Amino acid sequence: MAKAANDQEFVEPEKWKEIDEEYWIQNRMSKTDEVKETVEGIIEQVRKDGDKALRELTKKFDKVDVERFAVSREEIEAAYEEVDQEVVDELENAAFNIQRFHRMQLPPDMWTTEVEPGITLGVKSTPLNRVGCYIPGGLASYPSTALMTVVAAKTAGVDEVICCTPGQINPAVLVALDIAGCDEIYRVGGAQAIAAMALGTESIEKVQKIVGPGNRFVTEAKILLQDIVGIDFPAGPSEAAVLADSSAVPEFVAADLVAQGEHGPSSAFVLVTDDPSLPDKVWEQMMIQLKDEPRRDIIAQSMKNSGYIVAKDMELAIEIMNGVAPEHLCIEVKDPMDVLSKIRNAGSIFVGPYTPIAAGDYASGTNHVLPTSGYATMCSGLTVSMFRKTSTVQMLTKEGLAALAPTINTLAGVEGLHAHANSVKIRNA
Ligand SMILES: NC(=O)c1ccc[n+]([C@@H]2O[C@H](COP(=O)([O-])OP(=O)(O)OC[C@H]3O[C@@H](n4cnc5c(N)ncnc54)[C@H](O)[C@@H]3O)[C@@H](O)[C@H]2O)c1
Ligand SMILES: N[C@H](CO)Cc1c[nH]c[nH+]1
Ligand SMILES: [Zn+2]
Repeated sequence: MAKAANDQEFVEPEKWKEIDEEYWIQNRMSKTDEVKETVEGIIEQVRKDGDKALRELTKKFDKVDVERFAVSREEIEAAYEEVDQEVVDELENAAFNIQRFHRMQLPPDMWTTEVEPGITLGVKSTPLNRVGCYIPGGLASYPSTALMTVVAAKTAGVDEVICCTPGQINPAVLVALDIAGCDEIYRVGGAQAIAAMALGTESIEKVQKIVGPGNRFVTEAKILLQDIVGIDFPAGPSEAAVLADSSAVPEFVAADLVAQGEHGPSSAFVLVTDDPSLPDKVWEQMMIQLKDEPRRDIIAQSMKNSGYIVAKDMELAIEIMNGVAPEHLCIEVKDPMDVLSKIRNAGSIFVGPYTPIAAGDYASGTNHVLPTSGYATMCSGLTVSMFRKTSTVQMLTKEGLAALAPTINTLAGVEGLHAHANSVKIRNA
């Protein structure tokens, strides 16, 4: 047994296991009725008692007495005093990069085109008015998530962006929210924060849409409340997957897997490879790296949800990875562009040995709020378009309407909707 950086004895976790796609999917999709029941109870409490419920639940789960949920300007100014200038500078750099990439995604406010004489069609794009961002804060604090959610929303043009985050808010989170341009900040977390933003309370005015990641309680609350509020997608416990062949560097593979494992005990990671010797090499590296990891106990817990899959060739490995549909996918193979072209399901893709997941987590400018638990089969990560909605636009001349009249008349007749047909006839087109 070796000594760890924090001087506590390092006990090697149980060796990682060979799993299959089915194991991964079952493990990631598994939900307990207990979480659902707890969250249903929290939502009802907030619906009934508003701020009073938020106070009680915050005391119960976060062990904090909150008198006023809204964070004041003075508290934000005080947070700047507590945060190193280097941190402020790097938060600004990260915000710049996120804004740069998200600006590229902005659609025009409107486009129109004459598809045939007298028939002009188009799309008008409008930002939402009021959006709520959830910034997790249980087992770690996330200034980077404050940037990811708020910069994306503000770049999209949302007028009012509010944020909820639990407990004693880390000053770096307050600074990040301020740099990002957040309009209102509330100290409340968990399912109760989601319920407050969806239903509204005395202190928190309700929003049109809630975005942002969180633990199982937060994610369940978003799912349960989506009949009354828009949500982005389920963004739960972090996941990493690496698709590697014999050219991969085991140290790098191990580092990316272990990094996402440190988010929380429900995180998970998987290596899919066509090289049967790689899992042992990666395990060896993980054990070396774990010795110096302050959060290695959490990583050891994540390890229980994790494993490796050996496929007979790269084509099968790719197919398996598409079934895994991970939040983050690293491609570490000889011909990464060929593999990239065959990937259908992944939240964010990191191509080549010098593209660690941490680059997307913090700095490159892509958004780190991503679908987990297999939702990458049907959802995208956070984009500017999620903060906007579109209206289609059409403009016809008399001649344009005349060209469409036979189609309208016939189809209205088939449906027995005479008044529809009449609205064309009356125009003498
Ligand atoms: N997918 C993504 O894009 C993404 C990005 C960043 C972080 N994450 C994930 O977000 C998660 C953050 O989780 P966290 O726990 O650190 O913070 P969190 O803010 O999501 O959850 C903390 C809150 O959970 C509630 N809670 C805790 N135990 C509870 C219980 N027994 N019953 C009811 N409510 C309870 C409390 O109200 C607490 O305020 C991690 O799993 C991390 O991997 C995901
Ligand atoms: N990897 C997380 C998304 O699953 C995002 C994050 C924030 N800080 C570090 N990482
Ligand atoms: Zn991360």
